[in-house]
Amino acid sequence: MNPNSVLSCQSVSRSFKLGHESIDVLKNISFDISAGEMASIVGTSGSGKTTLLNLLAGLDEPSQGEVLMAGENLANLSDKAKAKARNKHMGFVFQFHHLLPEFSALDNVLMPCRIVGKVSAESRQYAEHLLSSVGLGDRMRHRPGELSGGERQRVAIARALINKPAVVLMDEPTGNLDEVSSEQAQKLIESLNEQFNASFVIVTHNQDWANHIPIQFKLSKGHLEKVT
Ligand SMILES: Nc1ncnc2c1ncn2[C@@H]1O[C@H](COP(=O)(O)OP(=O)(O)OP(=O)(O)O)[C@@H](O)[C@H]1O
Repeated sequence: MNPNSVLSCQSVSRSFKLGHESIDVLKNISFDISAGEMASIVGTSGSGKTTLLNLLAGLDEPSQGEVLMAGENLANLSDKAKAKARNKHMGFVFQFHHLLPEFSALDNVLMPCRIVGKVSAESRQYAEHLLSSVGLGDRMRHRPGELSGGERQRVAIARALINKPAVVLMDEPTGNLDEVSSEQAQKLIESLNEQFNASFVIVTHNQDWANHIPIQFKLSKGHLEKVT
């Protein structure tokens, strides 16, 4: 394994049993993501992208092989330890941002801190810094319903970075946005990758964007191919 690896899949397979039948969705997948790297995963609908992200997040377990988060084999951790490791090392952004409607943008960004304990003045300051970095310095007190779709997605991106994760996993982060907001979000994600030195693994249907991302993987027929 690469010593700089923050996220690693080693010979990972995932099958689902349906009655007597077994569906082999992921077959013998291996890759490493190092600190600060940015990777995209493309693949047709049903190729197993979400299944792979769930394994990387420790939300599901491989049928064979290992997933290592910051060098730790997730299979060796209890559910509680896994949740703790996830909160410490990972951030998540989904197509539908899952912001809490009754809380301000600032409080939504602070939610991962609140889950593990008290919110310090330092965390609050960092959340304000993140919101400014995503261009929402003047929208911190707005609730999700008072923000545009693109702005809500930027709050979700700031929230994913609050615990200074080693890796941010994104599932179709721009899938729900119009072309202009989508391009803005892509540029923003690329600049945050440089600014915060977090690694990003991005599942996207947007081939043009995937072509811009330094590492590109393609999932097809259960296999992961490194395109660039
Ligand atoms: N819990 C499960 N039980 C049985 N089959 C499953 C399960 N989860 C996923 N699958 C199957 O695995 C395949 C891959 O699903 P997955 O959601 O990972 O695809 P995807 O590439 O994310 O698709 P999309 O782009 O449409 O979201 C599908 O054929 C799906 O039916």
